Amino acid sequence: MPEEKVWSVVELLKTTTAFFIDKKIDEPRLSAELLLGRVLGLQRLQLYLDHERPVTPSELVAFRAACRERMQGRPVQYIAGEAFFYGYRFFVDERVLIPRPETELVLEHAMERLAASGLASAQSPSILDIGTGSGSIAITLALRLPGARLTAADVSAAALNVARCNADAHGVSERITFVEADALDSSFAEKVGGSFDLVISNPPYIPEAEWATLQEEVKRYEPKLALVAPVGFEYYERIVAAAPALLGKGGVLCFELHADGAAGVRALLGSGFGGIEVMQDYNKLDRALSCISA
Ligand SMILES: C[S@@+](CC[C@H](N)C(=O)[O-])C[C@H]1O[C@@H](n2cnc3c(N)ncnc32)[C@H](O)[C@@H]1O
Repeated sequence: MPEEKVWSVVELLKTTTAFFIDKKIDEPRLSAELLLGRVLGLQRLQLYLDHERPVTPSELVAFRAACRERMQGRPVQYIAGEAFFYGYRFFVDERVLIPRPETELVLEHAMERLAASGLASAQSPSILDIGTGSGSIAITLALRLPGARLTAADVSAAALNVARCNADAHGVSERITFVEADALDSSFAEKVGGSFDLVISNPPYIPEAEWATLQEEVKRYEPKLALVAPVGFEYYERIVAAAPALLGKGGVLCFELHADGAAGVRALLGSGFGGIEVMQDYNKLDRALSCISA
């Protein structure tokens, strides 16, 4: 019987990337790297440092199974069980939205506004993350702002379990309080407590009418609860209404926006807020809106 070829890491990455390109799989190179890294227990950088490493037959079997899942459309981050946000690794599965690169810009914008706010507590701020999902925003803020205390709220108990597990992995659990609470409910402010120096949220903002237009992978695998609001503005409306109870004077409110959302959110703010800023993403689309509580 002919012996099966022994693949090296670099050969397998090259061949699999070409195969994914041919099959029109999104993020072909990243998919190959994350899946092989997962199977070999190596970080992506280590794959390149150890590129001549032979892949054993049992590793090859596991890698091929992961590739088949990818071919069926399951997002690579769910197959690999990890996503990277602001350079940090987060465990993810179908209970949570996969953190997006645009959200890194929102987080950065929020940190800049907080630093510029002149709040005496800006070095050790209290922060509320509404709709925390995997915990990517809250945990990254805890890592970037070592003096910060955070509250991370989500209506999904399943998502909160993922967020807690990520907070443990990053060693920031003692500084984050996780709260199961519904941001659309009038008891929300009471449940999460206040007042905060920064309230940040990447809420569900895709109007139900747009759901059908989303990528098939997103619709099949990511939680609809994390993405869709019936009209699109419900979460902004409720969070802005609760803001007086959530934010101290001079506190910063920062939202991720739908690309068409800036004017609508601005209109909700009224006279209770000043210093409104809208920031665009890599594609020159409005992505973050921040303002200061008057
Ligand atoms: C767009 S995802 C954001 C996840 C994460 N913060 C991120 O940026 O990757 C929105 C999150 O809001 C949560 N959510 C949905 N409805 C909610 C509600 N009524 N109250 C609180 N959280 C809610 C979802 O479970 C989901 O985790």
